[in-house]
Amino acid sequence: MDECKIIVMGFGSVGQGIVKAIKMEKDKILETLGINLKIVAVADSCSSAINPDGLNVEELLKTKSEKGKLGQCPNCGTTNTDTDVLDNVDYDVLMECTPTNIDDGEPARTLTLKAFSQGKDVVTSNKGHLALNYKELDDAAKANNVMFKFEASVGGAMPIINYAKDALSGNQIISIIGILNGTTNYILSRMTSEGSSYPDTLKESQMLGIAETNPTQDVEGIDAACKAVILSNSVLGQPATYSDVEVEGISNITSEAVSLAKENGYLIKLITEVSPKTLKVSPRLVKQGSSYDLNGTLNMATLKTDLADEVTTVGKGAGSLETASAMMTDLITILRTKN
Ligand SMILES: NC(=O)c1ccc[n+]([C@@H]2O[C@H](COP(=O)([O-])OP(=O)(O)OC[C@H]3O[C@@H](n4cnc5c(N)ncnc54)[C@H](O)[C@@H]3O)[C@@H](O)[C@H]2O)c1
Ligand SMILES: N[C@@H](CCO)C(=O)O
Repeated sequence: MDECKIIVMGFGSVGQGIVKAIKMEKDKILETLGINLKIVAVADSCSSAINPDGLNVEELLKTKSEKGKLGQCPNCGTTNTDTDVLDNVDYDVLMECTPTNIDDGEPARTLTLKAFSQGKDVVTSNKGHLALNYKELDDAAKANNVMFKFEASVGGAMPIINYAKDALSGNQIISIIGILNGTTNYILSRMTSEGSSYPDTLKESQMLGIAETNPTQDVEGIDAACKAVILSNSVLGQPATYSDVEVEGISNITSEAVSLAKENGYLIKLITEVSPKTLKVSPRLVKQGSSYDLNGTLNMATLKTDLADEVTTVGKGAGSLETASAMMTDLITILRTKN
């Protein structure tokens, strides 16, 4: 393989981070793996930019910011979107970052299954299709002999899925507990440190590109519940689906409750617990100064193992380039495997 042709599906916070990251890391990948990364198509919800010779990243970002639609890109804009792009463009890897949909997993489910049926590898940051259809997707990837990588779907830049499966592969992972939503951690830590109001901090997290397309998914614990399902299936090897998770979010947490906890040496955090017996997301009191005492978009997870005892991982759980970091790692794993 001397070239890898990439389609980016979804051009919001994460999709824009991906094209920037590819531009930033392209030379290093060419130098170390001898593979030239080429973005041949990028699609948003209503249009796309396509060029088999490779798209210009600056032009994509400028057009999206000034005109709102990739279809307005001079010379390469098209009205093709979604599966039409997959049918009409020659590519090797789909990088899928459309909005998480917890009702039916679409459009990610259809896009992913289509890419598999075309014999293509897929990297995703999406959680909806994984939380609803994990087995179907895993089986389809195996049946088509393609790679399906989703490190970015849990914890953004924080290594967790690959970490558990590679760095801790000599261990059995027994349970995982931690903070797995950056938006709620950002909101709760700003409420604690600055007394900011809940609605103001939620608006800020949307501006920062860390909240979900529908931020209810963050504050009601839905996003963290999807992550619990993904970890249960992929790391614990315990089949689970979204309806198995007990979920409570932070929308009822008042500034008064946050202040009272603080006065008594505690913090309120949205905690996710994953074990063969428990799949649970809920706000809990944690001690100030403990490993849960992390601010901003930071996520953390403690993995309980049979040999290594407890191992804790920490990192930025959300953000445009931060999430792209995890997707780039998955892309490089695919390139190394196929090379
Ligand atoms: N923002 C983060 O920090 C972050 C981190 C990890 C994972 N994620 C996940 O990554 C995905 C993208 O998140 P985001 O923050 O970029 O969302 P976003 O709302 O900023 O962007 C989503 C993009 O997808 C486009 N889209 C919608 N339907 C489409 C379709 N059928 N075909 C092509 N494009 C379509 C939208 O137009 C938009 O450009 C979500 O699934 C989210 O859960 C986000
Ligand atoms: N909205 C998610 C993005 C990362 O999955 C969060 O805040 O954690």
